[in-house]
Amino acid sequence: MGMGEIWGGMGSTIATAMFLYAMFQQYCPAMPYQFQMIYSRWFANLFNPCISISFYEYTGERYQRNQVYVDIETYLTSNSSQLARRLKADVVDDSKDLVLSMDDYEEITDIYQGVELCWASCQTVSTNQTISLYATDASERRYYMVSFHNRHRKLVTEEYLKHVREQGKKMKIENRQRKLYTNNTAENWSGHQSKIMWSHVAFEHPSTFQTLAMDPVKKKEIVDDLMTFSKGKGYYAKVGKAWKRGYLLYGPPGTGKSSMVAAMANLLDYDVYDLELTSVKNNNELKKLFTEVSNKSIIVIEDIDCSLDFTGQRKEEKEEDGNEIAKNEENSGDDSKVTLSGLLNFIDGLWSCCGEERLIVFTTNHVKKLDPALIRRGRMDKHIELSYCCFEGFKVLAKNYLDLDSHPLFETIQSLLQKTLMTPADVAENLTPKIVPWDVETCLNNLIETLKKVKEEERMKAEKESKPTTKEANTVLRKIKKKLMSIRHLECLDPINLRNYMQSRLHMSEIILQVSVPNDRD
Ligand SMILES: Nc1ncnc2c1ncn2[C@@H]1O[C@H](COP(=O)(O)OP(=O)(O)OP(=O)(O)O)[C@@H](O)[C@H]1O
Ligand SMILES: [Mg+2]
Repeated sequence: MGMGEIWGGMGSTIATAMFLYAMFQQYCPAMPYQFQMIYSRWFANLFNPCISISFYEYTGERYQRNQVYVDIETYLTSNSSQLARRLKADVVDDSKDLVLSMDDYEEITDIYQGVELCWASCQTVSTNQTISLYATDASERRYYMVSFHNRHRKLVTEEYLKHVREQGKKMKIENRQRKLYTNNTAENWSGHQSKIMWSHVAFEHPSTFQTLAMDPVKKKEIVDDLMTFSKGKGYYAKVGKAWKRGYLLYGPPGTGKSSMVAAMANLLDYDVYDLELTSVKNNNELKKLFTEVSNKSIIVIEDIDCSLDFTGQRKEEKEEDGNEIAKNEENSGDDSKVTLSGLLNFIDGLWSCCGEERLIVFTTNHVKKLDPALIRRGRMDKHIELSYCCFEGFKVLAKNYLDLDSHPLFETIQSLLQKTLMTPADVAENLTPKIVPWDVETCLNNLIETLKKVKEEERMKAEKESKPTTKEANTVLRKIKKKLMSIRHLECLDPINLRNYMQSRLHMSEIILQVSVPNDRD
């Protein structure tokens, strides 16, 4: 049937209906108002059985985007790039790729369970000239409108819209550009908006657990622990604990603590909040910062021992009196400082449960300096030591840097690594090619040479430390002379007895005795 015939048929149907409606009204003028309404709706439905629902970008007084609108936008973005003919491209804050979405006043048709749904991207433009404080111009209100046949009303309202939102949320997480945040000083906050409290850049650190050089058994244990945590929503709710976990990473500089934080974020697909405690003035500011941290994130405090006064001095104070820390903080009258109790409150106090699925990571080079209260289990649930490079770690680095699984020189490197302390950072640096073109032998030999040099330096250092200096030897000699003067019965001791006597009484080493005790009594 051609279009002309369809329009012709529809025209005669409309004319008949209008005629019937006019007759009906003429002969039944006294029909109650409700009946009139029902019949007029019936007539309207007969010719326009279409229902439409609108979803506005901003609703009421809210200055945040309507979440339903955002979900629909994400859902339509994936469909519209294939179906719409007019698209607009944008770099969206949260997305890692360029986002293509339907242009204004464009329409696409989505199909769900065989039902056609027509989506349109619309705008109302008000003629009122208003000045808006909100993120969007109040005179332009954007919205999406979905239209469908009345007979699918139930399917759409009960199933389809739910499906759209779920898919939109899922796509958003998949396309999300993860971020690395750092806290701003309070002077730069304005209106307590999270965007001002934390600045961010895109988080694109390449470190993963595959590229981390460490003992493979330990590595697997950490990965298992993290995966169990990320799937533990139900478990944490059941045991009545906030869904968070603390990690303490400690070890010498260059052993991979920061690299591990990045690997954790990449494994779990979390954002990273690098909290610089020295720019937080007091506990109140800290509270505000914590409450603005999003879920699925890692809060990391690097070099916690250098951050604030959480270290040895406090430890001693606490050891003398269990309540000392709280007392000191209360009495100091100085509310312009972040205190240990303030920090602990966010780690496992009442405030720790605002937000979920969060890791709190502390890194330090000096674990012994830290206050035990800060790192006890339950606060820092897992303590991970990152140490000098072992042979297994070297193999990971050889694979990363030289794409090498094995080589005859590996054996030499293995035996040298057993006797030498070298950080993964130093091993990595020695493996890095320095000239073009490069070859693996040169890189491995570089490492071997450096390892030998370090080993020799360590040997010389140890030797030097074991020998007393001239000054030390003279001091000891003076002490011995003084002691000898006071020993009355010295004459009756032969040299061997004298040596034993001095060893037991003076606790002096064999070397010193050799220096200071003559072979004969003269
Ligand atoms: N375990 C490791 N596995 C792989 N690479 C490592 C490892 N440790 C260090 N590196 C390399 O050395 C560099 C420095 O490492 P990283 O910053 O993670 O050390 P760190 O322990 O955090 O040091 P610091 O205590 O000084 O902060 C990294 O960029 C990485 O290339
Ligand atoms: Mg570091």
